[in-house]
Amino acid sequence: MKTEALPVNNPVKTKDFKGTKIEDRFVYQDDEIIDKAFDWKQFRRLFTYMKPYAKQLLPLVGLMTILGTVTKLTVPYLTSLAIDKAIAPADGNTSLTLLYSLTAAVVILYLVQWAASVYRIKYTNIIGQKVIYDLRSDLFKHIQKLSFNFFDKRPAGSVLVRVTNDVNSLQELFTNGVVNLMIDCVQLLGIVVILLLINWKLGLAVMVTVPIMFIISTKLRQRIRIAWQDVRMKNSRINSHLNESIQGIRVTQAYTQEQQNMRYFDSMNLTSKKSWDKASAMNQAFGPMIEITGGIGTFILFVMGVYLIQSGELTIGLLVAFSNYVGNFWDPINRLGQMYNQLLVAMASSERIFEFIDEEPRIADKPGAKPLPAITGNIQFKNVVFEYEKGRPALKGIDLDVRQGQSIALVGHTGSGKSTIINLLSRFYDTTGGSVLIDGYDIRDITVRSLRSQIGIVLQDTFIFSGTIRENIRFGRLEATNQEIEEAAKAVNAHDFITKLPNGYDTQVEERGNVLSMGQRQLLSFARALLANPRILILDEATASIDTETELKIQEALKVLLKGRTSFIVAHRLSTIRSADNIVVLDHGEIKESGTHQELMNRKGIYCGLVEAQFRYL
Ligand SMILES: Nc1ncnc2c1ncn2[C@@H]1O[C@H](COP(=O)(O)OP(=O)(O)OP(=O)(O)O)[C@@H](O)[C@H]1O
Repeated sequence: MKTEALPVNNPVKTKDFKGTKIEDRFVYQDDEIIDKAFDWKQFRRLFTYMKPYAKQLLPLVGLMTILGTVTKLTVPYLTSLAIDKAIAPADGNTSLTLLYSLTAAVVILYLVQWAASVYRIKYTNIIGQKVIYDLRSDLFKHIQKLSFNFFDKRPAGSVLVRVTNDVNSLQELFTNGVVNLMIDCVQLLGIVVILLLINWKLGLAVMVTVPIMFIISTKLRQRIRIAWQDVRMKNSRINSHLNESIQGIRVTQAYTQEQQNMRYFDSMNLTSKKSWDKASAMNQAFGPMIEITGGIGTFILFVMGVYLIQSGELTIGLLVAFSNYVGNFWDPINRLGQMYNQLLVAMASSERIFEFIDEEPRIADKPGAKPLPAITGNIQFKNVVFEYEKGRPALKGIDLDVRQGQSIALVGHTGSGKSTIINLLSRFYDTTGGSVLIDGYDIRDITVRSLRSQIGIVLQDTFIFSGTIRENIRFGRLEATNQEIEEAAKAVNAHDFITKLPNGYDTQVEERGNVLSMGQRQLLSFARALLANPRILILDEATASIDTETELKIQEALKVLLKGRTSFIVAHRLSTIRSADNIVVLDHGEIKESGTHQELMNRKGIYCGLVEAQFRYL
């Protein structure tokens, strides 16, 4: 097996006015070029998706295929009969009746062929769609279960491409490819048998060109495919840049980087055009090459055919039939070459899809894991060590004892390990050493679902899904009534701003909630968490500064939200955590100080320094 990966981003030889290369700023990861051998194992696995429908639908498709091929291949034979027996028989007795009957038979055969093809297409589409539906939902279900470490390694774009492009490329294989393959094989076999039966010498002579045709069709198409893939890759790079430019338009304009962006876009556009020109030139060469080879076959056919007629071994009618069959011969060979390439693309897509499906979620229930009973909210971290990457500890032996209802604030410089602690508590990752206990249960021994359903999480980057405000709050507890949703919103001071929106709770918000302000998004996520009513609440506080009025609203909302729950607050604005029961100061993955605000201020250590620094910059 050989995989030829394009270098990451072919360098664009443009320098900006400060001498830095523009491509240093933009690096887009390309997909690999597919140049692999056919993989039977993969192929078989892919076809297990067809199994559930095979019994039901494949016999019908097979029947239609055989019917279509037989009728198609009978027509040239009837034509030869019409010439030899009705139009120009050896004894000179022409027969109009026979000619009419044969014509009628040909018309009927065409009708049967048409009907067979209509039904065949219908059934194959049904199979294809069912298979793709199953594959797509398997993939989506699996991706939902995968752990954070999987997404750490992959950009969202590449995950998206697999669910869309790779599945689509299989769709083509399942809807048309497989059946065309069947038709072509049956047709080829039929023609070979007929040619050899009519006249084996002529048959063999004509077939001399078959390997040449097949090689051209397969190899040249392979190069053409790779060239088109290159075009797609260049285009996808343009798309990535376009996407990034649109998303980052505010920053681009603020830093007046439009010219730079345009120059880079131009150079990418030009590269894409060049690769298109190359692929298109190859494409244009393909047709004539196939025609020339076909022409050689036809030449052999007529030279030898005329000779055989003269020597009495062949009739004119049979030569016409022969030429008809040979005409039908090139198409399937040509298509088989195309199919082979399509299969290679599909294999590469399925390999990428199966790579995802085979990825075991690292965080999964142990065999026999029991659900966590309703908790009170006591939490213990016992000598917890954690490494995202081997050899680079993010936490170096954390010991924490939190009693039910306490609020713990985690503070420290950026990268000190605050988010890592809450990632471990929610079991988004498993500890590298030590353990996390909730009400005495090691969280690795209980089911993930029962654990997370009792923990509410409000993240820094509040995620708003596209839909109404109401549905976004309901995300906290799907069975909540409208009244409960409004009560939650009222409790966290979100009700006022929601009712001022054009459609109140039914206002549609775009994906990621762009129409809402940062503070409003926070309040919505508080309402969502309150609705879920968890015993343990994790709050990764937003870093962005919010106006004083909203800040006050958020403070009040927080009080409501935290009441009676064990809570972990990752605090960036130190003013929000003064009333916390315990403030834990982290530094390079270690707890350096802990205590109440007053205790830590008196100690005049790291925390005191952080508070003073924040006040200095206010
Ligand atoms: N997904 C990840 N993969 C690899 N390393 C990571 C990952 N997430 C965090 N780290 C590393 O782990 C360390 C602790 O990060 P963590 O996110 O816990 O810090 P933090 O205190 O929450 O920082 P911030 O205040 O900036 O959010 C950092 O050195 C960081 O680079």
